[in-house]
Amino acid sequence: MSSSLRVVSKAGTLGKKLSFDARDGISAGNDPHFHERLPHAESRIAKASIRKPLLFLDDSESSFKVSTSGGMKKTTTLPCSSQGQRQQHHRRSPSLNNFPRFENAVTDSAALSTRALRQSASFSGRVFTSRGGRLADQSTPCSSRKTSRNDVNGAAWRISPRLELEEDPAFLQDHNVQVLLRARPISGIEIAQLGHARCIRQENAYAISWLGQPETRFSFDYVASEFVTQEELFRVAGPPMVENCMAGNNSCVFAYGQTGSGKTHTMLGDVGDFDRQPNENRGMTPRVFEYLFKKIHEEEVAQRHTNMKFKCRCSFLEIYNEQISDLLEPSSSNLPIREDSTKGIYVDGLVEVEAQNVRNILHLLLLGAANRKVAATDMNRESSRSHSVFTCVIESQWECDATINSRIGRLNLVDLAGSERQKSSGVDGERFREAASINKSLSTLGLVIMDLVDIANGKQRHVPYRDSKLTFLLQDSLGGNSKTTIIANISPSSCASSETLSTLKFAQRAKFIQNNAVVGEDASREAKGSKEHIQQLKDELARLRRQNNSAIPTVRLSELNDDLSTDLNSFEGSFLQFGRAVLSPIALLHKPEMLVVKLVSERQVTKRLRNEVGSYQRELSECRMKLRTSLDANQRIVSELDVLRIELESSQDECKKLQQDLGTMKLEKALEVNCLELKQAQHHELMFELKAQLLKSEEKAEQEASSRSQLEIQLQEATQESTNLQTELQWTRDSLEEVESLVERLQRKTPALESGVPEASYENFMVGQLQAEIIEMHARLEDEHKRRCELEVQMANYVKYQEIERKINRECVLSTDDSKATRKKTVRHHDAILQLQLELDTIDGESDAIKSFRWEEGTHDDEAEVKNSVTIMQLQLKVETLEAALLEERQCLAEVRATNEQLRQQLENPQTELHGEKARIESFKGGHRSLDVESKSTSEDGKARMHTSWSQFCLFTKI
Ligand SMILES: Nc1ncnc2c1ncn2[C@@H]1O[C@H](COP(=O)(O)OP(=O)(O)OP(=O)(O)O)[C@@H](O)[C@H]1O
Repeated sequence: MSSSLRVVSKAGTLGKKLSFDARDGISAGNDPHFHERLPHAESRIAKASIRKPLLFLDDSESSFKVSTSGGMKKTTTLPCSSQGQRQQHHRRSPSLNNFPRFENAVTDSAALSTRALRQSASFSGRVFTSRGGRLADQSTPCSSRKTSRNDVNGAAWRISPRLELEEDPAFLQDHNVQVLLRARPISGIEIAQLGHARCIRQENAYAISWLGQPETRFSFDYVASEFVTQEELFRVAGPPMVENCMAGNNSCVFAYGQTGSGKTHTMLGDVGDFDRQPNENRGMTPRVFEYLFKKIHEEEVAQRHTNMKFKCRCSFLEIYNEQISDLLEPSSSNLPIREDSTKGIYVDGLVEVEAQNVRNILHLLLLGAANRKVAATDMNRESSRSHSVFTCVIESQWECDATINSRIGRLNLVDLAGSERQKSSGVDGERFREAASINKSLSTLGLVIMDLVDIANGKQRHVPYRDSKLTFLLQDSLGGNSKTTIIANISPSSCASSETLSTLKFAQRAKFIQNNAVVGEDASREAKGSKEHIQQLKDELARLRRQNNSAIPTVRLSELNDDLSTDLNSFEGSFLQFGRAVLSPIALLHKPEMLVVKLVSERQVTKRLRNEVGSYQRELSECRMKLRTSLDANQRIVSELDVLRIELESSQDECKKLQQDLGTMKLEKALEVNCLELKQAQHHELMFELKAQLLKSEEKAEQEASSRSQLEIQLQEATQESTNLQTELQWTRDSLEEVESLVERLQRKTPALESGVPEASYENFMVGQLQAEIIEMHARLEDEHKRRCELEVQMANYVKYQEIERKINRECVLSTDDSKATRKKTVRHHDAILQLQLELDTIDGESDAIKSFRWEEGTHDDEAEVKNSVTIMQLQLKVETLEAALLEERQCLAEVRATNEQLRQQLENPQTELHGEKARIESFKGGHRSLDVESKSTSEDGKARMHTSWSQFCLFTKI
């Protein structure tokens, strides 16, 4: 007689059905060589949960024994016949249980060992595999190496030389949330930024250290390095989820991580052309469904007698900006979430498509993925901007005892949008709003997880599921009737150090959630069936007791009956699922004595062991509780401290930046102000100097003007004098005419006397002489008069030039050096004018002399005449000299004007600069004012921070 036993490991379900009976021992249903390889499987089966109770198997040949007892945890040490070693009882930590746990073939073991070695070596950058029992350093990249079977066998034995089969019914309750960490390879962009610098170091298959300040170690159920393939990851996380759903539970796998960390790669991957050749890089979702449909087929074949049938209904939705839309029906949008006592939480109006095979599912996946919102950010060229949830409802029906039974399990595969810092992901506008919405829903997810951890620690908490659509929809998966696997994706590059730390913390917190999975089976029907079955067993026992009343003492039998009833009651749930055939009432009926004896002996052993295990379990659970409480408390404190530290660091960074910015701004502004002030001072000085010079030159010009006016007056006087002289000359002429007429008369009256009066002829001669001289003098005086007129015109021009010069001087601001030259020229000019004045004075003096000359009536003064003519000649000469001097002065003036023009041009530049600087000061002041306004409008916190940073800055700069 044979039956089947499903051996389930914690994370890698063996899924192996072991056919057995009391004679043949244990063998694998589908694997004829399983029995002979069983001892070697020690290295592969790390830990398994046997969900079927009351199985007592013996394999004397291989000394292999699996014993379980109903509802109780039990670890049994098994000998390793091939190695001749006794294996010890060993209870691993929960995280260790997930590693290594691969099955089915020695090659699996080899692959596993190779991976284990790779992982343990990955952080040191070298790859080790075993050669002839020794670890050999390999310089070639591990991913490209093919490890031979012989190479790895030795390593496999050394790494996991124990076989443990541990019955652990509490496992599913304790570990309904499994957290896996996956690091992707460093991307090209990251290499371009910071090379191969890493922010994490993998310690082993379940622990990783973050290499920041302070270095922090995190442990998870499994840590997948970048060398772990899609297939290997699936084998760890996929099968338990699928089998859990097929058994009527809900399962949820979700990928979490910063944008570009590999969530979509993990969940969907590269499906490729599935019809031709499944792609190696296809992700969790395609593989889950391949496995699901394979298992469905196997189950339907195995349960043909119960007419078992499975149905899969699929839907695919996305949550974008807190709105749900159907990825299989893109026209629908903003679908509402509803809650129903029978249906649970569901999305109203979501299309559900029945899938018959993997191809159908892939078609739906690709259709939905094409409708998903993606956009390019700095971190990822094809960043998913929404959370996507692919749901498959697996419904199974079978007939048993003329009753139709059914189970419903729900499998959720969630690809979350990337958690990101808006700053680092380079998003703006629409992208910024998306990022804010993504971050809000992810932070709500974080809060929900925190509260669930608190609840798991016995605290009262209100879980804010409804704060975001994501958490509302995943309510059952996170806190209720579900087994959940969280795959936290990270980048190992130092570029993403802070994002990686936040993902590690999130994942660490999530590890402390506990769910309460409930099989989605028709409970009333099961309860009814169980009761009937138990009643049958009780009746059977009563009948047996009656039959054997004579052989066994009544008291003993009643004890046995009671014990058996208790046992049966305690194992009723498990019986319904797996063990009916094993302890069927028919078997009891056919061999009652043997069964009773066996039961009695086994009961004693069981009781003893149960007591032992019970006490151990109590101790263990107490210890676990204490440990968990303290770990949780520690974790919370550490998390809070980390959050606070990060906040502190970021605010310190901000403060420093602000200080630096402020300092730089202040310095720049101070420098600018100093420059401006300096320039202003220079300009003021220059202006002042120029003004002083201008005032001086004005004064001098005034003095010159007054002296010129004096000169003019003197000239006028001289002109007056010359007029007088002319009058006198006229008078002299008149006198001469009179004399001439007198002489004529004398000549006419006394021709006879001519010979006797020699004085008269002399007089005549003299008169003639005088007349000629007078005519000449007259001509000279006229010339002099002309020259005076010209001189006056020149003087008027000179005055005009002076006016112009004064004007120019008023308008222009002269530079110091140039103004000195101008001053020199002005002095020269002044000197020249003075000289002119002197010369004019001299002319005046001479005019006076001329003025004082008078012809006395009837007298002829030769000497005076000579003197006059000399004076007139001298005057003429001086006038000529004056003309030359005036010409020179004109040239000087022209030069001065040119210099002034240059100076004005030179002055215009600094004035424009000055205006520019003033404008800059004004804008700078405006900037200050706007800064003030900004700082006033910031939050109180911001104000306080700004105030602190300012005071720190003040302290720092000692202002
Ligand atoms: N384990 C891996 N091995 C190789 N390449 C990977 C791995 N994980 C991710 N990648 C690559 O990194 C890039 C970004 O990955 P992916 O798009 O999956 O990130 P994401 O987390 O989904 O980002 P987002 O949240 O922005 O959508 C892709 O080109 C992907 O092929």
